[in-house]
Amino acid sequence: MTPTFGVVGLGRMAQALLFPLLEAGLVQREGVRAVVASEASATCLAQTHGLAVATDAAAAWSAPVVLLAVKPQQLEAVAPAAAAGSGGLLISVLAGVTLARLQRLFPGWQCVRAVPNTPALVRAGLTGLAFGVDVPPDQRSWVQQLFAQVGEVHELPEAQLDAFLALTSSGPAFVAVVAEALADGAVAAGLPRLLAQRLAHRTLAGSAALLEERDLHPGQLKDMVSSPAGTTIAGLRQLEKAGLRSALIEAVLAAAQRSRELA
Ligand SMILES: NC(=O)C1=CN([C@@H]2O[C@H](COP(=O)(O)OP(=O)(O)OC[C@H]3O[C@@H](n4cnc5c(N)ncnc54)[C@H](OP(=O)(O)O)[C@@H]3O)[C@@H](O)[C@H]2O)C=CC1
Ligand SMILES: O=C(O)[C@@H]1CCC=N1
Repeated sequence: MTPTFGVVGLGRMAQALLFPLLEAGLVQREGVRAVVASEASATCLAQTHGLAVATDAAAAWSAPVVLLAVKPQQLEAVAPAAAAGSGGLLISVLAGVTLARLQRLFPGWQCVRAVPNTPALVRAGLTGLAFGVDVPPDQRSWVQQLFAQVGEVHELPEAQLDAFLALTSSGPAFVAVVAEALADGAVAAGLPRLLAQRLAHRTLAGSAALLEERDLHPGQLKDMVSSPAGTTIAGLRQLEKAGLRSALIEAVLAAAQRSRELA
């Protein structure tokens, strides 16, 4: 019989994780027991992806492994239904929600706090993991393998997960704003929009690949590109004047603080 895999909340994050896992065969399509809030979402997801998606929570909690991916504000509403199951492994991706709170709300479940990001959808994800003390070693390595399918996995002390989330999970939005603004600049300078967007994305991806593959400090790459009295230093001067570094630092700090508040 196909092992079942429960999913409580099949929104953007759960889909970004589940679809690559289905493609890789780590989770069997016919074993998925997903639960969402609205009939409209359930019907749409079931028809589009050929999955069992219900609005009756009991469907998911009978599985031995459950991925919990509702909004933190929806946690209290979904928790009581877990009592219908007989316990197992609970993998929560809820921002800020601590292992201690999960263990209180889900007695009988061994809890894992995972901090994934949406690039998982294209297997370029990052996941931070912290395990409840009662999760046995074989389950820990299974969870690590699961998330390794969609990118890089880092096991961290739980206290570091809010900072991890601020950089890696909220970070795609920060980077998207940078990409959009760079493209806007190129349009202002005369390039067509679609070309500007493509070039902005490739510039970000190429720069990241160069930093990683050559193990460069970001300052080295900045200096490599900046000729004396050249174009780059003229642009960098504007970035410093506008406080880009400070804005990014404060964005990451604000996201980490918000994650702690959501606990
Ligand atoms: N998006 C991201 O980049 C990241 C998100 N996270 C975390 O992932 C979690 C989900 O976020 P995200 O995917 O963006 O949110 P979405 O709003 O896209 O998805 C939420 C899902 O929960 C379902 N839901 C709501 N209430 C209930 C309920 N009572 N019972 C069952 N299902 C319910 C919704 O169903 P319906 O569609 O019917 O409303 C929907 O499928 C959050 O806790 C967030 O902190 C973590 C890292 C990154
Ligand atoms: O914005 C949020 O709350 C979620 C968690 C991290 C990314 N998105």
